[in-house]
Amino acid sequence: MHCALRLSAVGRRYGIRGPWVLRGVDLAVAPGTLIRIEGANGTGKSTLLRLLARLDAPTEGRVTGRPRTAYVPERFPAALPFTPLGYLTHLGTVHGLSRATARRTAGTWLERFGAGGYADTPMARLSKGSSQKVAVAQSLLGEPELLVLDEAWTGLDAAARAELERAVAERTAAGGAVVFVDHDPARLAGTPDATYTVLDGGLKPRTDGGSSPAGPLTLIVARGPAGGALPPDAARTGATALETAPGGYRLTVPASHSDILLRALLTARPPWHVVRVTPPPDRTPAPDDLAPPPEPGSRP
Ligand SMILES: Nc1ncnc2c1ncn2[C@@H]1O[C@H](COP(=O)(O)OP(=O)(O)OP(=O)(O)O)[C@@H](O)[C@H]1O
Repeated sequence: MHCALRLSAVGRRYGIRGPWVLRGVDLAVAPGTLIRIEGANGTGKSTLLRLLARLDAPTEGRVTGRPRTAYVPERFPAALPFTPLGYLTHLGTVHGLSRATARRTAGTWLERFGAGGYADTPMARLSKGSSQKVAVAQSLLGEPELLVLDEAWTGLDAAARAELERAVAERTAAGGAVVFVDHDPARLAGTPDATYTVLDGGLKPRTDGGSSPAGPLTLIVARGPAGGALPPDAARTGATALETAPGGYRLTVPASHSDILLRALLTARPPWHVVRVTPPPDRTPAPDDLAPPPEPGSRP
């Protein structure tokens, strides 16, 4: 497997005689994967994320791979002597964007998170939640290959929380890897490719699919060219894909990711025909929903 980043026999302790926080940790982070890290308070989740973001070095073991990485820390230093727009524009130029493009991209991310109204307010005057919007916007500016989120949803309002879930889905659909910690067990429910619990200094993979069932699923019926394979971004984003006729698919996707999958279908070349979208009621699609799609030309 090609890995964006790999931890091999990694250990970390603070101070020469400090207790080991992590020891013998092996973790491969492949492109396009979403990984959730869980664990009780103080077990070493943030320590692990800082190692993944390469902001900290292991005491022993090796970290290999150098994906372009962005990180949202548990505590964002909000009182920076900038405005959000000025700060993000500056970061955009650090990522190699021209000043004009950096400013436009910064503005777009601030708008997406509902922070456009205070783009020019000094950051020291922003509320905690507003600062957090700047923190998440800064991580997404450079389209990172690895995005590391440490409780990044904390303090965001509902719209911004949903927007961050969408942004995560966009990153993984584009082939980026995302590793996150969040106290809400329903966060991105059903979508992580792997969930690990930090326990006794090690990483224990969860084999029950995570802490929540698949979450509400949207059903999408789509048709592409006969014999055509699903566009890669759509295949990556969908929870299930059933080919019911040549080029005819019934896809299920976590509701938070449905617009990503639709975009992947509609922007494919040639574009796919979306026959039907059934948002989740309060249940996931039943087996009956997975009957063959209508023949071309018949009414959906
Ligand atoms: N810079 C540091 N210096 C000394 N000890 C540290 C440092 N950072 C973390 N620790 C210690 O390492 C242990 C793990 O801390 P860490 O913040 O990684 O855990 P966590 O699982 O993220 O905790 P929480 O859920 O409370 O955020 C704790 O005992 C903590 O006190």
